[in-house]
Amino acid sequence: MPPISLPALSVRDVVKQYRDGPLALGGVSFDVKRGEFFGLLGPNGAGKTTLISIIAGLARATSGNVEVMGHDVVADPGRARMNLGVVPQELVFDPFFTVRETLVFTRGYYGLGRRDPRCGDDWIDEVLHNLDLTHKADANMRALSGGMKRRVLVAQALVHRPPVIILDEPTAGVDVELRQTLWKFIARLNREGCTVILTTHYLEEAEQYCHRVAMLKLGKLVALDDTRTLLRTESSARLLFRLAGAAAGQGGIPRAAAALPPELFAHAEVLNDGRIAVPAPDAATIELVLHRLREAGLSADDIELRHADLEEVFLRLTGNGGDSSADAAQA
Ligand SMILES: Nc1ncnc2c1ncn2[C@@H]1O[C@H](COP(=O)(O)OP(=O)(O)OP(=O)(O)O)[C@@H](O)[C@H]1O
Repeated sequence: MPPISLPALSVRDVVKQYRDGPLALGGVSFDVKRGEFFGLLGPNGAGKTTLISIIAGLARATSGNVEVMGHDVVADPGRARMNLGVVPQELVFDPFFTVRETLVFTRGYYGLGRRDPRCGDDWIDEVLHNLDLTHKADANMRALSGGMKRRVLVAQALVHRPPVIILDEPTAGVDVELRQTLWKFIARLNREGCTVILTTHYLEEAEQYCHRVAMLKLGKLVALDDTRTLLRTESSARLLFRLAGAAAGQGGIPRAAAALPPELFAHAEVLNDGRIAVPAPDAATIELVLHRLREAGLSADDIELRHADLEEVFLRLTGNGGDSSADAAQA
């Protein structure tokens, strides 16, 4: 029999009811495959941090199970923790240690010595180098800038060389240089087999890096799919075109409106560049639009089929137009 490949992370029917608080997770289930780059997205209050805390063993689920590399986070917390590195949102550190001391101390927390092949001094040096921290190795934590402290937080999560990494909004408020350094390193670790789970309010980062994306809303999964599939959800595609010749400009728009099926034009939009965008859920609709325009004596230029970006899909699925995550995504 072929060996059964357990998922890197298994979340099964997880419910979290805070005492005197909301139902933060209302029965969430999904698996993250080994080696995946997985996005966990959702507007503020969706339950992402609650779920990460449960995965990290920092909070208890009211019911349900979580396993990291096959180890139950409640029944076998030591092994589960050993297989997991979490980069938290908040900067917490001991101001009296240097950067290197901080990392050595964290390594000790996992019961690992200097010569452990997974995370000896060589690995600490490699992590420092890849996060551009080598020149700060002997600096005191309290003397570091916010961006440098964030790098140390990432280094701490990697110090025991875990096969699964969770990054909880790692780039919130950090500069472009750190983002690039961080993504280069994380992408490399992922190429080398590390499973990466990312929450971010920068949806273009999720779009660029995540193989699959789960979207949470009010403690429920509202989407779980390949990023490409989500982006190519047929109903989200739009046909963009410009009216050519005499019909170009505002005067042509009523003529296009008269030519096109009313249910399509009801969802049409005139873009800043003057092009008209209409929903294009399938090839037949595209043909119909072009055919009707021709019939009305109109010709179309600058034709483009545009699929939604992750931000549009996110807003459609989470229905959270005023949410700050969407604001951040637009920034
Ligand atoms: N310790 C707590 N006690 C009571 N309620 C809590 C606690 N922590 C979170 N909540 C509530 O649980 C819900 C989910 O919150 P959570 O922080 O997990 O969401 P989130 O998706 O991480 O949001 P954000 O993007 O703002 O970080 C929210 O309604 C929140 O107010």
